[in-house]
Amino acid sequence: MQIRFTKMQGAGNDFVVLDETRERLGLTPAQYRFLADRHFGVGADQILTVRPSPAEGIDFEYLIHNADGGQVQQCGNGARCFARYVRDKGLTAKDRIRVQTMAGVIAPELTADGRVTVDMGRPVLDPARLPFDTAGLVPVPQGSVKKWPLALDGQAPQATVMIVAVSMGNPHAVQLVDDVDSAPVARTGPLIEGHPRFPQRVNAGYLQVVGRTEVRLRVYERGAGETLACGTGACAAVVAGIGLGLLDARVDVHTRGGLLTIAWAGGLQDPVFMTGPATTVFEGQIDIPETP
Ligand SMILES: N[C@H](CCC[C@H](N)C(=O)O)C(=O)O
Repeated sequence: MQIRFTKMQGAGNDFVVLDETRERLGLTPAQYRFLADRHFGVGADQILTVRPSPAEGIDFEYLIHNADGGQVQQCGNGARCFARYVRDKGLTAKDRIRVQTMAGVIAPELTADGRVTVDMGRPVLDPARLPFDTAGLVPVPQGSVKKWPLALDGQAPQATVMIVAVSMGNPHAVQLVDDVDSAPVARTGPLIEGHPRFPQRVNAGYLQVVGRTEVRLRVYERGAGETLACGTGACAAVVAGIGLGLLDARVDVHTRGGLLTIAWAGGLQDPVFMTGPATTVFEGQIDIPETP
């Protein structure tokens, strides 16, 4: 099957964008994996799909598939690219749109400086509302949040990391580190991502607090491995940092792929706002095998 796609990136988190506003492609998980494959396909961290409005007051539906082919609830860097895509393709004349995701409605807005700001909705900090099995764990309270011990099996000696569990529609386990560059992301990221306490798996964030308005972040993403940036991961990390009493309400997040700015007023009813870049890299077409 021959399909057209647009390659985009937001702070180095890269995407294949597919237009299903006129017809559905009916792709399988294996075909999403093929598109994301950096040797046999196009190459991407996630595949983003644009679909028509599902309801009154909503402009588009937004689907997200990780490189491993699994569909997930939310993608923040992808939301900025989504807004840029639909505007540039003439699918909307609006600068601010409302988009339905599996995690609810988000609102990206193209800003005058060429970046995109997204109302990412409210964070969820209550472990009882997260796909996180806390049975038998004893949390350590700090500020307005709890840090939970996560024993990483397979390590000698067995390591335990203290994480803050945050959902931005998708699950994140955020830990504080002294220096992101020396953080054991490659070794412990997969152990956290696949930890049995997270039955839906989890995105693993490594947060270095530089100051009350500046942090550095690396994320080992569920279904994609370490990416150059993770938008929902940046939101989750800042929410965790504010909850721990370490950050102010507006924070610059330095990722390996670029700068994201996250703002959260600190109340559980308050939305998280993410601002950052969204760039079209190239247009293309590719022949997808029926059974890759
Ligand atoms: N790996 C994530 C989805 C993509 C999130 C990330 N690319 C972002 O910008 O938020 C998950 O499985 O929940």
